Amino acid sequence: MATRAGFVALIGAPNAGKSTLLNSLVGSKVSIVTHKVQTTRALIRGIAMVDEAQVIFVDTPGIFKPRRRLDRAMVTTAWGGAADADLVAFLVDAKKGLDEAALAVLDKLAEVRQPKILILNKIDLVKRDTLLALTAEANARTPFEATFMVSALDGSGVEDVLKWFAGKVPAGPWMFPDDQVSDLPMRMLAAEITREKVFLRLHEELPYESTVETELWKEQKNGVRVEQTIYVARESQKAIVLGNKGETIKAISMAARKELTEIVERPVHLFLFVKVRENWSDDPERYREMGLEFPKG
Ligand SMILES: Nc1nc2c(ncn2[C@@H]2O[C@H](COP(=O)(O)OP(=O)(O)OP(=O)(O)O)[C@@H](O)[C@H]2O)c(=O)[nH]1
Repeated sequence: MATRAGFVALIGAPNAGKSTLLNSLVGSKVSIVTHKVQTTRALIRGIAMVDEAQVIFVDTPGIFKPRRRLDRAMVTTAWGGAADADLVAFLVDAKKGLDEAALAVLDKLAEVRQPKILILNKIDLVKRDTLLALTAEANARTPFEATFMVSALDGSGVEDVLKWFAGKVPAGPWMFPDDQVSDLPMRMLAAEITREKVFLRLHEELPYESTVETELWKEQKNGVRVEQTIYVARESQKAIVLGNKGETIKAISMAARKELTEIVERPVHLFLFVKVRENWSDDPERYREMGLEFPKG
């Protein structure tokens, strides 16, 4: 089978309907609960399987004042809707039209080299003439490869968008095994939660480069067993994360477990490990930087 797989960055002003559209695109089963932290690089929000194509939707990090090399890289990618993404979709609330915030994004989008599409959302609320005028106005500022009109709320037009993505993502192996796709949102979410707890406790002492990966997410009779690794850049940082007699990592673990338990509504058995991974932030391998796991073999 000729498989395809790729990343789609969804960009939109707040309230444009990003979450609603994502749910409609991927189905609620694989949509990740939004859990935004400033430390997010590119957060996978959901994966849609369309025949032989795997379409991975990512959220891009917010803009903040860049200090470190990695921060600068993040901001650079953020506006492009992640330079790493294969496709960029710009979502506009058709009812609101191109207000100041939308125009600002639109002008930045001109610099993005990946194929871009415009999605006008909430078409249930506006007239056709308005949609046509909006399409013309937006494309005059930044040419889009295609323009779609959807109602994320009632689902109309959404399938066409998904099919377009599926046809456009590059040929290549799937990034995630088919049978892991449904677990993946929880793995990612769990990693985000732990990463947040690490930063809440240690943001003064720990450089930005640490990351968290969920190695195991296993449903058991008495709850969920979760194993995660916190990666740091140096031995000295490992000591900081562990803390005196392990008290720091214990506190991180307790806080993360509590939050995760509330979300999954059953007992969570969380096991945290700390490992040193030198120079990982210089590693050009983009998937690792995004906290993605690769299927082995
Ligand atoms: N009428 C109508 N309302 C919609 C549609 N899509 C989304 N909405 C509504 O618009 C509001 C914002 O939708 P969200 O999906 O939360 O928007 P968002 O872009 O994810 O917002 P942020 O999380 O703040 O970025 C919600 O009240 C949705 O119900 C649509 O197609 N039609």
